[in-house]
Amino acid sequence: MTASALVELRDVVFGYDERPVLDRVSLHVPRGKVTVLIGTSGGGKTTLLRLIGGQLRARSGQVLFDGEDVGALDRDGLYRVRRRMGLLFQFGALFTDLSVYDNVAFPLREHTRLPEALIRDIVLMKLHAVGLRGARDLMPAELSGGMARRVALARAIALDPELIMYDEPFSGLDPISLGTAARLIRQLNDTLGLTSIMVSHELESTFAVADHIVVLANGRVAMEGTPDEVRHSDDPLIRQYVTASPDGPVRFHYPARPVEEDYGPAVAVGGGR
Ligand SMILES: Nc1ncnc2c1ncn2[C@@H]1O[C@H](COP(=O)(O)OP(=O)(O)OP(=O)(O)O)[C@@H](O)[C@H]1O
Repeated sequence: MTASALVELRDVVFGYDERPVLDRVSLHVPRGKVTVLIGTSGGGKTTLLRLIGGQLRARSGQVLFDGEDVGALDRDGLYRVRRRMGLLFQFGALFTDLSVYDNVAFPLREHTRLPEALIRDIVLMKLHAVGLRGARDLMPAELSGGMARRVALARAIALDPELIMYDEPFSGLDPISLGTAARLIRQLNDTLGLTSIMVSHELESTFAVADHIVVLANGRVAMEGTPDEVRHSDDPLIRQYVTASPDGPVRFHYPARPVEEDYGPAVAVGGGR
């Protein structure tokens, strides 16, 4: 294990069925840094986060979190490791019937036996970190999309995780909120001493705040490097992705049976409807 890596994948193979989604994937997530995972849609980025979180287990290979093989842990071990991770899947997902305050307090009440006075201090501190201390009494329905994401973020950091994983934190945000959210992720990473992994299609905003980029394509790691290295790569596959070109080595089609098998031979010769 690289000393500076908090998470490391070694030759990980995973598929939901016989079709492999990840095919001998090896990568590392440097401690204290912001790592961005990019790649084609359906390329296995969310799957990879779920493997790190221990919700899925690799068919072969290892997923190491701080040196421990997540896939080999029993229930107690997994619980212990998960306590050290914050997961933010597609942001949002607040409890709609709880106030902002109670949403952030929820994991503290659920997982700790801290007295309410201390919970209050922690909740206000986390809300302050995302700029929403003043919004504590609002209900989720009263928040803008960007605010709701920040509350979800405050909730994700309530238990002081070491690793925080974001799955497409920017989807649906306007460009200004998007820039703010990206900077907030960076700022929290640095001020709270976190390690962050973010899956995103927003190359521009994420490249601006990332230290480390992993490009996933066709089930493999196509490249790991700094934003500059990825941006200036000569590799046709990386170039295709970075310039968002539809033609190149990245497959557009989800694997399918031949066209004529689905529509009959008429289509194959161009005569079908
Ligand atoms: N629960 C599941 N059961 C079966 N197949 C799944 C399941 N979840 C995902 N897949 C398939 O696994 C592949 C990888 O999905 P995943 O969500 O990890 O990709 P992704 O890179 O996060 O995609 P996107 O960028 O579009 O969100 C896809 O082909 C998807 O259809």
